[in-house]
Amino acid sequence: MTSALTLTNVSRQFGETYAVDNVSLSIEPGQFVGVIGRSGAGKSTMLRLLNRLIDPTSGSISFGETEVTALKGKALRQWRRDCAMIFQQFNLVDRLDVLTNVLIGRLAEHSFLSSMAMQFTDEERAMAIRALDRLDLVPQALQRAGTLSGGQQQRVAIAKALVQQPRIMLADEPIASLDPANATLVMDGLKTINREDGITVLVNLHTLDTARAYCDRIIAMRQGRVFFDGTAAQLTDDVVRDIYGIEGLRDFNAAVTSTAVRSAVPA
Ligand SMILES: Nc1ncnc2c1ncn2[C@@H]1O[C@H](COP(=O)(O)OP(=O)(O)OP(=O)(O)O)[C@@H](O)[C@H]1O
Repeated sequence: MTSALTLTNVSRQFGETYAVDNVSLSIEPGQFVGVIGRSGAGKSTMLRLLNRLIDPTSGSISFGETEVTALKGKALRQWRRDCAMIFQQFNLVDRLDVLTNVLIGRLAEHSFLSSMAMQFTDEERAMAIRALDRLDLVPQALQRAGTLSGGQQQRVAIAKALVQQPRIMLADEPIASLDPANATLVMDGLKTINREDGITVLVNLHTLDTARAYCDRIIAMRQGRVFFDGTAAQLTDDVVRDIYGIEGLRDFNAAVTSTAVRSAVPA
């Protein structure tokens, strides 16, 4: 089933601050969407609203016929499985091996007792190995996660998200702490999954070059609002200046110089 993810007049306030301010947009299945904007623009809050880590103050989020904002209990847990989340800090258990970390992505499917015992089926192990293989990590399967490079750990996090069999993958600044070579591998991994599995990807990015190279659609946020929504080609220098402001553009250029992913996406 193909369903669009739709936000209608979604706002989220923290005290006096509108972190997300009256956002309406629709994301078609299979899109690779980059969310950009200055620090504090509301990018993380928007992603967290989508998988219901936090609730909107007002407005509605739907996925096809499902009213996401109304989900409770089992249906909410199912939504969180449909909507996998990847964080900048990887969120792995350092002392456990890579394979077990990936299998943790299956725990939501288990009863309380079998999840406590970390009992996985052969089929789940095969699924985890396949996910690692897609991210070129089979040789590291039995290595402790904490001994891997940052880029490898982020690819393990993607494999862990993949075994959840999600329909949407949300990535909150997944490459912000990686060097350019590792950032490229992580973005390539997300792009492959998007293309081959048709999983919708929404990724918050600090580097404009990366957004331009990988995303079908770029959404720029400014002070909680959608300031720009279009293709990389439509994102002109003037629009970029307006998104980041003169002061922000200076910071932004410094960040680009130190961490940009410059390679183009393979055809
Ligand atoms: N839990 C919270 N409590 C209070 N204020 C918050 C909370 N989360 C976010 N905010 C505020 O909401 C605004 C948007 O924050 P958000 O983290 O979504 O921005 P961002 O664009 O992701 O920034 P960054 O790129 O620095 O991660 C900021 O002003 C922030 O201080």
